[in-house]
Formats: sequence, C-alpha cells, structure tokens
Amino acid sequence: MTLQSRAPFLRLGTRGSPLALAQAHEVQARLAALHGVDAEAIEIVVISTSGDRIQDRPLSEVGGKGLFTKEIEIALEEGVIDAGVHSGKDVATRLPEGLELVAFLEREDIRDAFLSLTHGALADMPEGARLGTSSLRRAAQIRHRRPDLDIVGFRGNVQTRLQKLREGVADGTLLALAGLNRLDQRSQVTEILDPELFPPAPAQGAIGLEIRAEDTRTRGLVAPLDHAETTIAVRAERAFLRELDGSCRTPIAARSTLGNGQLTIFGQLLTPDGREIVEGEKTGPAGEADALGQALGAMLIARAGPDFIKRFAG
Ligand SMILES: NCc1[nH]cc(CCC(=O)O)c1CC(=O)O
Repeated sequence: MTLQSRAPFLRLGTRGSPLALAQAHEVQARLAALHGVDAEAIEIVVISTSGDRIQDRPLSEVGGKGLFTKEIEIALEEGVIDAGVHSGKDVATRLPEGLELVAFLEREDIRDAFLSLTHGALADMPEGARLGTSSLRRAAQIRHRRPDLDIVGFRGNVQTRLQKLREGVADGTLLALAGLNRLDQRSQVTEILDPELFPPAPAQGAIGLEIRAEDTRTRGLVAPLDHAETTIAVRAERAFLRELDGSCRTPIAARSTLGNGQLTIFGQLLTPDGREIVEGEKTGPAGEADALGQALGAMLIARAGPDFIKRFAG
C-alpha cells in the first residue's frame, strides 16, 4: 500500500505562541467534533506575524494595526489557509477588503489578572513598586488609580513574565485571565481585577474566525461555532473602538453586558499618563450592537473634546 497525502478537510492559520496554539487547537477540536472528522484532517498552519518577530520594543511604538494578524490575513488572501484563528482583541477594526469575521467562540473570562510573587494584591503594592506591562491601556489604568507605582516595560508570554518576576525585573504584572485559563495557568494568578475598576480591552477573551467572504464552503463549516451573545458583545465593542479609530494598543477599554435582549456597553478612554479619563455607557436593543458601540464612541469623543483626544492618541 502506498502512502497517500489526502487534502486536508480545512486549514486553520494561527500564530505560533503557546496561547495562539491553544486557541487553534480548541477550534480544531470543535470543528472535528461538529463535522465528525479526525482532528488531523484539520490542519494547523503556524504563521509568524510582525508582532511575534518584534520582541525588543513595545508594540505601541511600532504603530500600525493588526501586527498579530497581517501575515495570517495574507495567507488567507493567498489561499494558503481557509480560516484565521485570532484573539479578538488583536484584530484591527477594519478588515482588508474581501475578508470577514464569521464567528466568535463563546467568550472566556473578560477580566485582567494581577500576578506577583511578593504582593498578595495590587492594593498591597507599596509606593514605588514596579508593575510590568507594555499595554498602554493597562499602564494608563494603573497610573490613574495608582500614580505612585513605577510602570516598567514588560513583554512576553506567561512563562517569560514569571521568569522576569523571579529575576526581580518587576514586582508584579498584569495579564488577561482568558489567556491564563486557556494555558491552564490560572493557579499563577494572585488577584483577579475588578472589571468595574479595570475594564478590559475591547473583544478581550473572545476567539474570532476570519475567512474569505466568498468562501461559502468554509463559511458553512465554521459559522456553527459562532456564539450569538459573544458576537453581539464583541461587535458592539469593536464598533466602539472603530469609531475612536483605536487599536489593541491605545488606552481604550470596554465592557458589555447582555440581558433580556438589551445590551449595555460601557466605554473608557484615558490619556496615556492616566491623568484624565472619560467614561460613558449606552443601552439599547441587542440587535443594534454596532450602532450602540458607534454611538458610545461618538459620545465619548464629544465628551472628551479635541484637546483630550489629541493627548489620548499619544
Ligand atoms: N496582545 C496579546 C494578547 N492578545 C490576547 C491576549 C489575551 C487573550 C484574550 O484576550 O483572549 C493577549 C495577552 C494578554 O493581554 O494578556
């Protein structure tokens, strides 16, 4: 018998980080179960993105949007893969022509977590303690509440960060709880931050699937993975971010809640130094998620005024 390489049932594109691979494997397992095929028939194609290659500086300095998604989108356009698996919060608010987000899996925990080897809670960090984060949003939120802390640049995956904490590069760090849960690292969490005080990035905790809009076969295969409530919340948060022309790397936070067909979206803008903050909320029918998010963005821009917006943009 000769070995034959059969065409894969579907090809998923993903970054190669441990978190990205965990997300891709989750999508692979769900699709395999849903369609009654072997997991191996769903190929995982690892794609290195600019965000992975640039390790020596904060991504907010690199500028440009979609640093973690661009090369995956090119692979989609070139037909090398059928679907891209992304962290929702890494996806630019405007997609390249011809591409579409067709499904969001049920959202993980939206909250941020504090990790420290020496302090039992963020509030226990003494004046001058060093908090490691390269996220503009987290840095601004911390500066707002705890201007006495020293923010130090901090990148890398969970293991690297824990190593840096052991080496004393910082006394604590902040990470998305969703990622820690997906990597079975929840036990490393010192404190879960209150999302009322530290609202997350738009679309945090949601895995999104992107396809070529004309690819009806893939659409049919992946659309059933969509979790309706997650998509409503994420659409509102992305519309809010789009109106502000923001990315994952601007100090913008959002939190939405759904109940009885009503959607409430709360939004927050901060200046990078954390000194100024503008917040607001909109409630309306869940079916109008995009319009609600957009209206909230417009409301906060008006509330903030041009001077704030200039400093907010960095
Ligand atoms: N840009 C990095 C990134 N993109 C998505 C997540 C977390 C996982 C998620 O939001 O689903 C992270 C790491 C972090 O913020 O701790």
